[in-house]
Amino acid sequence: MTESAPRIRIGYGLEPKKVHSFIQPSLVNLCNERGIDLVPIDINKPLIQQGPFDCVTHKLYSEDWKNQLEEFSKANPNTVIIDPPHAIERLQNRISMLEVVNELKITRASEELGTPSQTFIFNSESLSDQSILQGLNFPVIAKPLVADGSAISHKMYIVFSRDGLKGLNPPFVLQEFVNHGAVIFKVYVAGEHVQCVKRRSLPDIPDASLGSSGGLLSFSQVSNLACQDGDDDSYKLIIEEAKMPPTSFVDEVANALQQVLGLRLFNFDMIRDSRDASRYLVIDINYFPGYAKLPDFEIVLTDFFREVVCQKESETQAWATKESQE
Ligand SMILES: Nc1ncnc2c1ncn2[C@@H]1O[C@H](COP(=O)(O)OP(=O)(O)OP(=O)(O)O)[C@@H](O)[C@H]1O
Ligand SMILES: O=P(O)(O)O[C@H]1[C@H](OP(=O)(O)O)[C@@H](OP(=O)(O)O)[C@@H](O)[C@@H](O)[C@@H]1OP(=O)(O)O
Ligand SMILES: [Mg+2]
Ligand SMILES: [Mg+2]
Repeated sequence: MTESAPRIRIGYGLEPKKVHSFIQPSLVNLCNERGIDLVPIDINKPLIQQGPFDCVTHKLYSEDWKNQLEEFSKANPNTVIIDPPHAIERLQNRISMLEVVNELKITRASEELGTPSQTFIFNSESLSDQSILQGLNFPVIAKPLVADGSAISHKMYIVFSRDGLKGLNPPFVLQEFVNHGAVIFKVYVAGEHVQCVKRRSLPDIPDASLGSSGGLLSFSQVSNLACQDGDDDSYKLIIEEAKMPPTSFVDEVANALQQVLGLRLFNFDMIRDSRDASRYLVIDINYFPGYAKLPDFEIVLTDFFREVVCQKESETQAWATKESQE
């Protein structure tokens, strides 16, 4: 970083809990050293009155925020918005989120990619409609349709039998539970950067548990429980011993997803089917996930912010050159 190079201003619009987990002193320090200023956006003041920013990064979902971003973008066409709200919206619905995976063209000889079967239960009448549940094998997971960052959007139930469904209030998504050896692969994408890590997941469900009376078990954000202090050693061992999916496969899926989604900051959760080690299933995609849990996240994110601004500068320059030649 030469003294004369202008500093980059990244405005961030985040909920307080995200500011707390993401804007860590180590990130602020590295950004500072590398000529990047992380500037909080005051969500109680009009965005248009704030800035200037080279880039605005955000994880806010209200209509008012989306309108403000649009207005800001029109007035400041050189500011990069990470990411466009319409593209993020696709991840706020657990049906449309996974439909994306089935649009991908991944042609691999040694791995297969898919999603678990799922269906949307709109109301209690849908539950008595035999055709809706047809083709869905128990156990299943009941997931809230909306994934909007609220605690309620993470609250889920394992349902062991048809009987168990009686204890739930629609609307919700029912997704087939796939045994996968209690380890989940979380693949983090930040622009060009792709990184896969292993985390704790739900344990396999033996056939004998099916049809168990009551038939319902609630849980929330199980992967965040992994390997914390004092955590169960046997879990650590299971995670350590799990084989990673091939890097070339992970990269191919991440790049294809990035293209189709039109997003630069996201992660996806992938499991490996215990019945077929070449079969991988994407079960969840999250916008702007918890990057701070990645090793060296400060380097990943500062590289990303620089990349974004450099890319925009080259585009602007290329455009100006073309204009002057015409
Ligand atoms: N179809 C499935 N088969 C087996 N296990 C699953 C399935 N879907 C979810 N799980 C387990 O439940 C956990 C939570 O599910 P999911 O990732 O959909 O929820 P989430 O609240 O959106 O998670 P996140 O905190 O990553 O946003 C997963 O991490 C995994 O352990
Ligand atoms: O802090 P946030 O609210 O963004 O929480 C996100 C959380 O990151 P955190 O570790 O920073 O809590 C993410 O964890 P990882 O996938 O990285 O494990 C994931 O659970 C997202 O779904 C959460 O987003 P939400 O769906 O709740 O908006
Ligand atoms: Mg998940
Ligand atoms: Mg999620």
